[in-house]
Amino acid sequence: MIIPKQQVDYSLYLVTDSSMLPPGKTLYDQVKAGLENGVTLVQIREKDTDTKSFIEEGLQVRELCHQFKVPLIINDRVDVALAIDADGVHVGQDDMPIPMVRKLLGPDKILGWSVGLVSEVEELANWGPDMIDYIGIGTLFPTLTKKNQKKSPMGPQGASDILTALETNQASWCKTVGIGGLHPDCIERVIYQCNSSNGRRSIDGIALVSDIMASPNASSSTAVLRELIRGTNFKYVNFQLTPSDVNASNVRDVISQVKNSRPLVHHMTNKVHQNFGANVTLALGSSPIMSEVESEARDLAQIPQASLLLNTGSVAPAATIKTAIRAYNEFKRPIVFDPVGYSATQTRLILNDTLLTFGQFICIKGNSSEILSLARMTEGKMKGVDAAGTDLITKEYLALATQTVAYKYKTIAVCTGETDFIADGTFAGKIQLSEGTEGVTANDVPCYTIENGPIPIMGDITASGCSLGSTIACLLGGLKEDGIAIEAVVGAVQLYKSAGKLASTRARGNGSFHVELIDALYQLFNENKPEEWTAKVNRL
Ligand SMILES: Nc1ncnc2c1ncn2[C@@H]1O[C@H](COP(=O)(O)OP(=O)(O)OP(=O)(O)O)[C@@H](O)[C@H]1O
Ligand SMILES: Cc1ncsc1CCO
Ligand SMILES: [Mg+2]
Repeated sequence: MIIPKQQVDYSLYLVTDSSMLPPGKTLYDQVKAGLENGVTLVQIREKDTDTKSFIEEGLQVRELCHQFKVPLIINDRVDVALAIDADGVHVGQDDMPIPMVRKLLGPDKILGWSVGLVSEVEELANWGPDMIDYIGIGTLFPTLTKKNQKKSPMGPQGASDILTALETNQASWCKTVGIGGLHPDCIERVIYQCNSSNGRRSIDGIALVSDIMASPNASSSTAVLRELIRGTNFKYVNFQLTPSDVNASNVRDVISQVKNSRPLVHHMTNKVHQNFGANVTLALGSSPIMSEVESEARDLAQIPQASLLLNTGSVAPAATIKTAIRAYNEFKRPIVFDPVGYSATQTRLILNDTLLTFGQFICIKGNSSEILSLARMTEGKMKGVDAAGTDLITKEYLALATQTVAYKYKTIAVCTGETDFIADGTFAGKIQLSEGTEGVTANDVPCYTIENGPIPIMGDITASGCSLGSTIACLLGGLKEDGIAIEAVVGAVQLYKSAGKLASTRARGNGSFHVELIDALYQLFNENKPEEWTAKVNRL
């Protein structure tokens, strides 16, 4: 062992694959460039190499790694690891059984295991601390490196379930790295979103293959990766995620910012909502564009005050939506996600979960049924797109569901109904390996309610929730660099509820309510006197 195994740094774990080397580069070259630029652990994973060459290569790479005091792990081949006195072995679920590997390796070598299921965590916990040293949690995202993928990618939420299982099974000794489809565009989000539900741990490192092995310039590629992992702040929007005690003067300022900047609110939304949402956006001093054209999403995302409302009510092709998510995340513009009818059908569940895995949303808004199912706090699935059967659920329970969604997706979650709930789980964008949220749990996430008494007609017009999404997207889109996200979201929900109350006193039925709601939004927005709004904000 080059260093005692308790001291291993798992933060940047390079796994080799000589089938993807760029022209003129050897496996040795790429590993060397990686080590020189911050790789902390190396695994040789050669599926198609004969034993003799594997051993020759292994000896050379071992020598190289040890110059950098970095341990060398061998994939699968316990015999090769023993023959070259490598520092450890990594095995998958279909390889040699773990107790046998440990017996062959002895107590001091590193033993790693690929894990994708909670039941596998239970198994390793039962073995106790002398068996497994670390697990590779995956597959996180789709990847070309892994052939015959049996399981679908688990995403950050699946990885969080594994981290939670390590805590609940008292296997805290076991280190973790995330693996599968990890690239510079998602590494910060993975570190940000993956943690155990008790807040005590996050992944200890990132394992990857192609960004170093296939890179024509592995030195600079590794340096980029190193910077991302060392980062302390995930800046996915170019305004602030600072916590705030929202008050009327903050909200007035948010609205002034919208008035001054006239944000472009890009709607990818359902057909029922399109015309209504466009008019709500105009009432709020913003410009709507309804577009599901894949090829223009990148252009729109680059407009300075653009925001994206992504509403999955009528289901646009996943590829189109993903292109838009990637662009808005890249250009640090806000995305409001409205997973309409989240679990009503298998199609919606899969699409919404795929998108939640794929991108980082500043706000996730849903009705009570949607939020309860996102939080996995309900039995069964939704009947349609409207909230149903949640009348008997207590406010405490809805608040916790909203906090759970906020915490799980590291977002600002909004749950609508007679009382609206808003929870801020953004943690100011903080990212760090290993430490999780430093013991902060969903329960502790700041939560606000917005109340204005019952306005039954508001829930009985179609797309009223969708247009709250438009309202949130307008206010977020208008924020300047020093603007604060939670103030825009709370302000939007308070404005919308106040306008709903005003409209309900003027409307004669649900037809005129639509019109009155747009007028009331227009009036309250232009007056900009949040201290006089009838909906009240409470911090729980
Ligand atoms: N009983 C109620 N009292 C007060 N406000 C309500 C009531 N029901 C709904 N609302 C308000 O109406 C808006 C829509 O909420 P709802 O929960 O119906 O969303 P939704 O089901 O997503 O709507 P849709 O899918 O039709 O767009 C929210 O702004 C919410 O605050
Ligand atoms: C009625 C309806 N169906 C799909 S989306 C939508 C609008 C309200 O969510
Ligand atoms: Mg509704």
